Amino acid sequence: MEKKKRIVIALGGNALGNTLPEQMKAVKITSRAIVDLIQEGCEVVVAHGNGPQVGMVNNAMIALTHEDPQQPNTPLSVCVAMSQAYIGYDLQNALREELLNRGITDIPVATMITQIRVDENDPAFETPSKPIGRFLTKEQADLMAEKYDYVMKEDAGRGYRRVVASPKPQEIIEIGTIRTMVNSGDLVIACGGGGIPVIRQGNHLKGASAVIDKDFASALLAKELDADFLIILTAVEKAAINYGKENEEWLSDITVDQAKQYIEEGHFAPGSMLPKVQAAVDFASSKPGRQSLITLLEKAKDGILGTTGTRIHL
Ligand SMILES: Nc1ncnc2c1ncn2[C@@H]1O[C@H](COP(=O)(O)OP(=O)(O)O)[C@@H](O)[C@H]1O
Ligand SMILES: NC(=O)OP(=O)(O)O
Repeated sequence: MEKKKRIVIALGGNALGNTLPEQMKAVKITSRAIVDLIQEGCEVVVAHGNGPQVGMVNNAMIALTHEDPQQPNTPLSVCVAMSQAYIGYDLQNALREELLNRGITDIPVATMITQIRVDENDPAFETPSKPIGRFLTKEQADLMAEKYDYVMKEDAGRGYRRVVASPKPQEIIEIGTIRTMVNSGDLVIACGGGGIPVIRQGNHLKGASAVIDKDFASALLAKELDADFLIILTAVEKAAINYGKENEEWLSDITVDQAKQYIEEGHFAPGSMLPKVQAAVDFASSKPGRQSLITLLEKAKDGILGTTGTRIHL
C-alpha cells in the first residue's frame, strides 16, 4: 500500500472568521475542506492563526481589569493560550462532526495546547510587527495608542491594527506528544495561534509577551513531523508578483530560488503574504521532495491534486 502523504495545514483568518458566530460558521466550511483531503488519502495535521481572536481575548481581559482592580493584567502569552483553546474547541468539534457525517468513525480529533520556545534576544522583541485584533480607522487607532500605549500600524491597505512582537519559533515543546498522536492516526490540531511563546529559564518556561506567526510555526511543525506538504490556506488562490498592479502575475509553480528572488524584489506584503512565502520557502528547502502550497481554503483539494495554488519546491 502506498504511504499516505502527510500534510500540515496552516489555516488563515478566513478559515476562522472574526467573531464568535463567524467562527462557528467558518469552522464548518473549513472542516469540509480538511476532511476532503483525508478522503483523498492524506494524513492531515492542522495549525491555525489567532490574530483577531487573541486581540479579542486581550481586550476582554483588559475590560475585566477595569471592572475588578484586584485582577492584574493578563499576559499576552496567557491570551494566546486562551485563543488556542477557544479555536481548538470549535475546530475539533466541527472536524469530529464532519468525519462522523461522512461515516468516518476511526479518526479521533484532539487539540494539543502547544508551547513554542522563542529566543529572548530575538530582535523582534524590539520592533512590534505582528498585527492582532480588529481593523480600526486612523482615529480609533490613535485613541488606542493614547489610552493603552499600544503600537498601531496600517495593515496592507486594510485599516489600522495593533502590532505586537513576533519572534521566530525555535522549538515546539510538546512535539514528542504531537508526533505520537499523529503517528497513531489521530487528527491533531497543534501550534494554534503560532504556539504559546515561552522562554526557557532552566526547567521553567516563562510566557513571553508576543504572538508567533502561525506560518513560521507551521513550517517548523511540518519539518519536525517530516511532512510531505505544507499547505498555507488563505484568502487568495495564488501568490502574485506585482500584486494589485496592472502587470500583476499569479504564480503557479516556482522554485525556492525564484521565490527568494521575488521576496528580495519586495513582491509580498510584510505581515500578510511575505511570511507565507518565507515559511513556504523554509519548508520546501529543508529536504528534497518537500513541497509547499499557498491557496484558498476552498481550493485545498484542487491544490493537492495540482490544478491550482502557488506550489513552491526545490
Ligand atoms: N503578492 C501578493 N500576492 C497575493 N496576495 C497578497 C500579496 N501581497 C499581499 N497579499 C495579501 O495577503 C493576504 C493574505 O494575508 P493575510 O490576510 O494576513 O492571511 P491569513 O489571515 O489568511 O493568514 C491576501 O488576502 C492578500 O490580500
Ligand atoms: N498567530 C498568527 O499568525 O495569526 P494570524 O494568522 O491570524 O495572523
